[in-house]
Amino acid sequence: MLSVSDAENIIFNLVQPLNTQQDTELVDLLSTGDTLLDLSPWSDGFSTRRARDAAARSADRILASQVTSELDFPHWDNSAMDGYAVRYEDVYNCNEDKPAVLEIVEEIPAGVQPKSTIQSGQAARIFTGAVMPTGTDTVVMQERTRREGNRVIILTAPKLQEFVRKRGMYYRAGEQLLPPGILLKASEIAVLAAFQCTQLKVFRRPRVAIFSTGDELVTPDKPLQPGQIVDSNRYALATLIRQSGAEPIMLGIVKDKPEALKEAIAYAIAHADIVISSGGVSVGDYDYVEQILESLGGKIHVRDIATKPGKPLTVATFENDVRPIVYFGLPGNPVAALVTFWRFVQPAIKKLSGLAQGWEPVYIKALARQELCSGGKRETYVWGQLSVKNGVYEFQPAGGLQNSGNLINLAQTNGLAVLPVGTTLIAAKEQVQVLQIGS
Ligand SMILES: Nc1nc2c(c(=O)[nH]1)N[C@H]1C(S)=C(S)[C@@H](COP(=O)(O)OP(=O)(O)OC[C@H]3O[C@@H](n4cnc5c(N)ncnc54)[C@H](O)[C@@H]3O)O[C@H]1N2
Ligand code: MOO
Ligand SMILES: [Mg+2]
Repeated sequence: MLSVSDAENIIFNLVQPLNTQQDTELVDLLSTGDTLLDLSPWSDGFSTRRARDAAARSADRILASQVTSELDFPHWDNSAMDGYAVRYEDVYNCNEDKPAVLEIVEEIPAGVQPKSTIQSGQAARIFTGAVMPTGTDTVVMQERTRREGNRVIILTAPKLQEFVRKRGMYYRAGEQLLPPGILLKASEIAVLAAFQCTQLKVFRRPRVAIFSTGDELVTPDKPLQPGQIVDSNRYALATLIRQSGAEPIMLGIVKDKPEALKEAIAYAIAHADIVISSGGVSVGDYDYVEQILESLGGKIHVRDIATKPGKPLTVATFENDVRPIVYFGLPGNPVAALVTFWRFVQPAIKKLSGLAQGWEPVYIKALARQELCSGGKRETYVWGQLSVKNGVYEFQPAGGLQNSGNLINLAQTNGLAVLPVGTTLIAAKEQVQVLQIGS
């Protein structure tokens, strides 16, 4: 049986990320492919609809190449305050006893190109975001002035260039704006929109084929005959595949028959980057997965891992022109299937998807609310809820039996407390490492 760290090294090294040349597609930040209701009476309708689509289309995709822009940011010198644009030389030594008095020759709201050049003794009324007029270099905020008709009295000397956002001070055209390998979330989309980067090269979503094995399995809509149970694994796993950023290819339920399995596995490896099955990986007479993988030329890298649940996880690869297809034979027990997914498959999918960083499992130190037990021989995962109380993470194990066949108490699980090999007990209020599985 492999240790968890050996298994993890093997598995994560088997996964090769998507290729920045072949495995990409262009997405349009302004695509209008999605139908979204635009009910805002104040807009022309069109622009609002397009802006909403931007989030729908490019959100949660991973950049495949760096983004640069031809725009400086700010695009021009502009004011950071509502106040007065002045020439520093006119005001640098003024104070309340000896104020500077300037004539206001222009008012400049945001979005307007200034008309005048400000001369000595003059100022322009200016508002936040408005373009600085020629001749000025400094903004005095309104609160430090007094207004008298078309004159402004400057009561406090500003610093040179105070409250001026200089053209290009945040970004210079041509520099890298966003690096490849990052996930596009709201903050990145704000940047792309601001810089008018409307065509984005992103990685295609990884394709993950998924099927369940078992003569006893039926879909949730079928009446149960004696001995049958519902195939719940496939739906949970498809949800997790989507949440990991990949596209599930649903291949249904496959009988515990060598020919049926052979056909399913051969089809799956021809159509996917990663293949996931559940069931049929233990030592029973009807557990055919390993044998079929080998008969199809698969190389088996992992047969058993010292974890509980999840011991019989099987990992194999099939050679391919571009990169090996990685096969995960998850154990059939419902909790074992999910735990092995969270622990090993999710990071593998994320790594394959082109994420440069952050694909590895995330652990959080938490206080156990109740004692946690393990046999001590295998790394044990206790499922339950991670929450924050008074700024401190706490872990509450799911109530009822912690048994890999019992999926009843899985609801609301967002963490797996880890009891390493050799640890049989973590007492209440002691610290425990928790694998975060929320995203
Ligand atoms: N003699 C031994 N028997 C078992 C061992 C062992 O070491 N020696 N390991 C046990 C462990 S641990 C696990 S986990 C299971 C793994 O079994 P398989 O991967 O072969 O899965 P099956 O035998 O097909 O099914 C096990 C269990 O899970 C239910 N199941 C299967 N698929 C689904 C599904 N899609 N949705 C819901 N439930 C499913 C199935 O009905 C069985 O009850 O082996 C132990 N045995
Ligand atoms: O470890 Mo099995 O994986 O008990 O359910
Ligand atoms: Mg079995």
